[in-house]
Amino acid sequence: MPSLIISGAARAALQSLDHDDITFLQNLPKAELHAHLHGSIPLSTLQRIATNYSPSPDIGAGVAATIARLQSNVVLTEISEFFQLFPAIYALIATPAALAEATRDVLHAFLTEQPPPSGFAHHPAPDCSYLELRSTPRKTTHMSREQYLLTVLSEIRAFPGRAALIVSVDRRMSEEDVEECVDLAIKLHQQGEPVVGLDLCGNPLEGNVDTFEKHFDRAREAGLGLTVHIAETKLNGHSIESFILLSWHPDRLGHATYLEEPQRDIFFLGDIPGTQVPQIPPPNGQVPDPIPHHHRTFYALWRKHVLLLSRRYQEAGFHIDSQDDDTGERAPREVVREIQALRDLAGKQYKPCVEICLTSNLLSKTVPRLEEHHIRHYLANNHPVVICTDDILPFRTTLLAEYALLLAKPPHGLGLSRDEVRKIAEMGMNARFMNRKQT
Ligand SMILES: CNc1ncnc2c1ncn2[C@@H]1O[C@H](COP(=O)(O)O)[C@@H](O)[C@H]1O
Repeated sequence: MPSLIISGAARAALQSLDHDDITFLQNLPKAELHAHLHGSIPLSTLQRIATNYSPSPDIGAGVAATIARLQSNVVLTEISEFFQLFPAIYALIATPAALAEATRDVLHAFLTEQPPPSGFAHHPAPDCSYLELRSTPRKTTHMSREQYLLTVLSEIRAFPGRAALIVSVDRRMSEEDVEECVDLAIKLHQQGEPVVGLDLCGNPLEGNVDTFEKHFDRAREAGLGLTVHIAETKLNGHSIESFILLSWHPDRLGHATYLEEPQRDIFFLGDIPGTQVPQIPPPNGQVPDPIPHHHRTFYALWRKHVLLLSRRYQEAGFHIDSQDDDTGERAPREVVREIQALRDLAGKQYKPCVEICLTSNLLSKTVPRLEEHHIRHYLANNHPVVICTDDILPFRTTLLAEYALLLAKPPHGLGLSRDEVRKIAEMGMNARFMNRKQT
C-alpha cells in the first residue's frame, strides 16, 4: 500500500483544521483533474522499484541522487529545476512491468482508502472520488508508445467510471511525435478505452507550440476534451503564445497563472467587472503615452491575435474585414467589441475551467505567497476552477491537503467558508471530461 507524505504549507493547513472540518473535506465529492502520472508516484513505490532495479553505474548514481532529493524535500529555486527530476524517474519506470506497478499505486493513492500521513489521526478515506490521470506516452527500449498507453489503461480500467486517462503531449515534442500521440489517443478513445482528453504540458520555458493546433483540433473533433498548460510563468504570460493557446478554445486551462488582463478581457468576456472592453489606444494607431503597461502589451499583440481569431471565426462562417486587420487601422476597442458580438452571436460564453495547483505553484515559485494566488481573481469573477495536486511526489501534498489550504484560516489558508469550498468542489466535478456534454 502506498504511503502518503505531506509537508510544508499543505501540512500546516491540514494541521490547523479540527476533526469536523477534515471530515467535511473528506466527505466532499472531489475530482482530481490535473495529476501527472510520473509526478504522482508515491515515494515508497519509487523506492521499492529502485530496490529491484540494476542500472548501469552512471544512471544508477543519478537515480540514487534524485531519490535522496525526493526523500529530503525538493527545494527549487526556479521552475526549470523541477523538470530535471524526471530523467531519473523515467530511468526507473522503463518497462511495462514497472509502469504498471507505478500506475497501480498512483491510482490507489488517489482512489482507495489510505491511512492518514504520519502525524495525522483522521479516518482513512480515498483522497478523491474521481481521477483524470494524465501521462505522456513514452517510447523506451522496452515498449512502444502504444504499449505504454495500453499498460496504463489496463490499470485504469480497474476503476470503471472513477478513473480516466488524459494523453499529454510535451511542448518539446516534434510535430511528428505529437501526431503519433494524438493518433493513438483518438484510436484508443474510439475503441472504447477510457481516454478522455488531450493535454499540452512540459517545461513552459521550452518548445514551440505553433504547429500543434491542427492536432488539438483533430482530438476535439474525435470527442476528446482539451486542456493546455498556459501562462505558467511570467515569460509565457506575456508572450503571443497565450493568445495562440486561448484561440484553440481549450475546455480547461492548466495553471493560467500569468494570463494578463487583456487576454482575460478578450477571451473570458465579463471576468473583470467594469472593464469588459479595456481602455485602449485611439483609432489612429498611435500609442499614447503614458498608458498602463498591460494596455501597451495588448496593443502590441492585438493585431496578431485578431488575425488568429479572424481565421477561426471565418472558418465558422462569420465575417471579419481582413483588410482592417492587416492595416491595423481599426481601433482595438472596436475589435474587442466585434469579438464580443461574434461570441454573443455564437451563443457561447467561453469560461474554461482553470486547473489550480496551489502547493505546486508555491513550491515551484511561480506564485510567491498563497494570498497572491490567482485563484482569488478567478473566484472573485465567478470563473470555474478545479483544485488539483499536479505532482504529489515532489510537492508532498494530497488533494485533501490542497482543500485544507482553501478552508484553513489565514495565515495557513485562504479562509474560505464551507459553502464556498463545497461550490469549488462541485465546479471540479462539473469540469470532468468523462461524460461531458459535447459542444
Ligand atoms: C509544475 N507543473 C508542470 N508544468 C508542466 N508540465 C508538467 C508539470 N508537472 C509535470 N509536468 C509534465 O509531466 C511529466 C511527468 O509525467 P508523465 O511522464 O507525463 O506521466 C513531466 O516530464 C512534465 O512534462
